[in-house]
Amino acid sequence: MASTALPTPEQPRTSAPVTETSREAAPPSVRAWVDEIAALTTPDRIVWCTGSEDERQRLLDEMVLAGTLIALDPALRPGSYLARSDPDDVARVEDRTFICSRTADEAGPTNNWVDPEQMRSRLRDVFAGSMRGRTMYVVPFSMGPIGSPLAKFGVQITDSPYVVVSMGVMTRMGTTALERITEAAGWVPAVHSVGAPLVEGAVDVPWPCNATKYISHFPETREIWSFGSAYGGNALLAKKAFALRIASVIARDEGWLAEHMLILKVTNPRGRVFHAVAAFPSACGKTNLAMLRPTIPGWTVETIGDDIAWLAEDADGRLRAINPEAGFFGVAPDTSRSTNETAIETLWGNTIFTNVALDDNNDVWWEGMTDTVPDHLLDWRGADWTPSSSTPAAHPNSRFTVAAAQCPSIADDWDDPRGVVIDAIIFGGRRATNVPLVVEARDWEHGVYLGATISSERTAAAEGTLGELRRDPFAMVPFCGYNMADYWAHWLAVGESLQARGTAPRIFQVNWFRKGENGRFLWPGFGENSRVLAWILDRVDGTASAVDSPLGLMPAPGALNLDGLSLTEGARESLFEVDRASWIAEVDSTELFLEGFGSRVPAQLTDQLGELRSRLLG
Ligand SMILES: Nc1nc2c(ncn2[C@@H]2O[C@H](COP(=O)(O)OP(=O)(O)OP(=O)(O)O)[C@@H](O)[C@H]2O)c(=O)[nH]1
Ligand SMILES: O=C([O-])CC(=O)C(=O)O
Ligand SMILES: [Mn+2]
Repeated sequence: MASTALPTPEQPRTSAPVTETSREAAPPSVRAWVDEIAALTTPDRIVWCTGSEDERQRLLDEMVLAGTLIALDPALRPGSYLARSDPDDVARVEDRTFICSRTADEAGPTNNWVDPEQMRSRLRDVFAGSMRGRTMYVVPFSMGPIGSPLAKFGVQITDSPYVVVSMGVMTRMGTTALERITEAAGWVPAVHSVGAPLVEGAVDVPWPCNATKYISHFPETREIWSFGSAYGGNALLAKKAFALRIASVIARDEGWLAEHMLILKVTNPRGRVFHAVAAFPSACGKTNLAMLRPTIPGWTVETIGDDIAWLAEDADGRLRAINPEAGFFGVAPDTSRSTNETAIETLWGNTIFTNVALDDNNDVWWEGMTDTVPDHLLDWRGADWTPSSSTPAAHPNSRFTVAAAQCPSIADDWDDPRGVVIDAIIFGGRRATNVPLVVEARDWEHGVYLGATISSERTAAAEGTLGELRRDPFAMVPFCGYNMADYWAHWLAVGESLQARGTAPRIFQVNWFRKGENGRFLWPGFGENSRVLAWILDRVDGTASAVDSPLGLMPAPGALNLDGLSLTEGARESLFEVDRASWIAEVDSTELFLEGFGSRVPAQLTDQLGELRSRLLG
């Protein structure tokens, strides 16, 4: 692979030099698009990223010089860095995220819709000259193992080196991807600018961004345009923007599924291997479940993906999943040896941390990382912090970016181009009340109803009021690129095909977050969630018994392994309690929610709602 010489700051800023080696590998449509975006955004230089180690190290070194990154002590955490974002650029901005389909109806009531022509003209205005004084990086990438029938290509243009380096961790990035992009295979164009042009003589800031933000998606032309933010899902466009919002539309058209799901591999004490996917809203436990260390003997859990799954029926009619990503962009706070030892071990080095605290040894710290709190830190803003400070040391949405291959529990088939056969689908959310620890859906339609009616308390992963209950069907509300009711219909259609072949995975709902009267979690969670996984997979295996309830099938007495677990008095009962009055209220509110989608709601879901109501009344 050719390694590209990045222009040094001494090079002339006016001639827009281009690194020809990589450009030559690009198909004409990619070159023409890069030229067009360069003409619009007028960067000083263009760099085609190769994905080489050399290139990565040079970008890291440049960012250290620019103050964007702080190098951590290499003896404590080799190859690792801390980035402090602008204090106003710390999470996904859902109210500035737009789905610009032809009509508002196609985007549906859960998306912000703007007429595509109107958005294009706004974007032309803000992107005009937006890269002045900066380098424009061309970042080709593959989502999914290169060569997998399920993989897709994209090219991101960005003026943020932080984004380039992060994309290098999160995707298969560089020349190897570019060389495989063909006009026939297609590729998704994604334009990103921090929106902070440097006029002559201006001094740059460590984290350039803009108060005005646009995270825009054009589903029909499969385009992404992101302006004003360098943070996570706003800026790493391969992730939520491509692999979920645009991919969900492609998946609808091509008959597969693009989901906000972790993928794990579980081996039971008898040696049978299962694969499961689970959809939980942002900051509700996907990364933790994907890296779970079982507390019950004989069970092994391995990691395949922690955030996104692409699922498609194979030639034998089985549902297979790939993890389209190559890294983890995980929540730091509360990650500790006792909650997620696997993550702690993954983060030994080669990690970029964003918005965590810096300790006096030049290493990172966040709330919940250790039992003892350091006496002194620099908080995520870089200000002195002591245990008596009134604000958290790490931002609640602070994150780590690290290669999946570095995870000690990564499964040997994690990057199998064929994907893995899925045995169980799990839906969950963060619910202090009502939702039991685990229920099994009666059938696929009931499972789709469970997914469609997820509600969850808001977390710090997106701007908004923490703790407020919101509907988040399939954990996809922020990520579905089209009308959510049509998405449900798509899930029903996929299920019909699988059911006809007898290969449909079973569907379950879980809730780790139910609280007792004292306001404490009833369930210890984390590694103990292996007990719930064991029941789920024993159900798939045909060896666990269940009892009927109005909400679905629940573990029969004794079927959920609670050996050696000291739950508080009455917790077992409370975890599975079905309070009929509050459930009837929940059904009423679900009915209103479904009505918001009008006549597009599939009849199967309104039927499910009716059946649930009569079971509750019966
Ligand atoms: N009580 C409890 N908390 C949990 C459990 N699993 C995860 N959490 C906490 O929930 C928060 C988010 O967990 P993650 O696993 O990072 O969530 P995620 O779904 O991967 O989040 P995104 O990466 O934003 O999509 C962390 O603070 C975890 O410590 C659990 O089983 N019980
Ligand atoms: O996209 C992001 O910024 C982080 C993330 O994984 C999520 O919010 O689900
Ligand atoms: Mn995660």
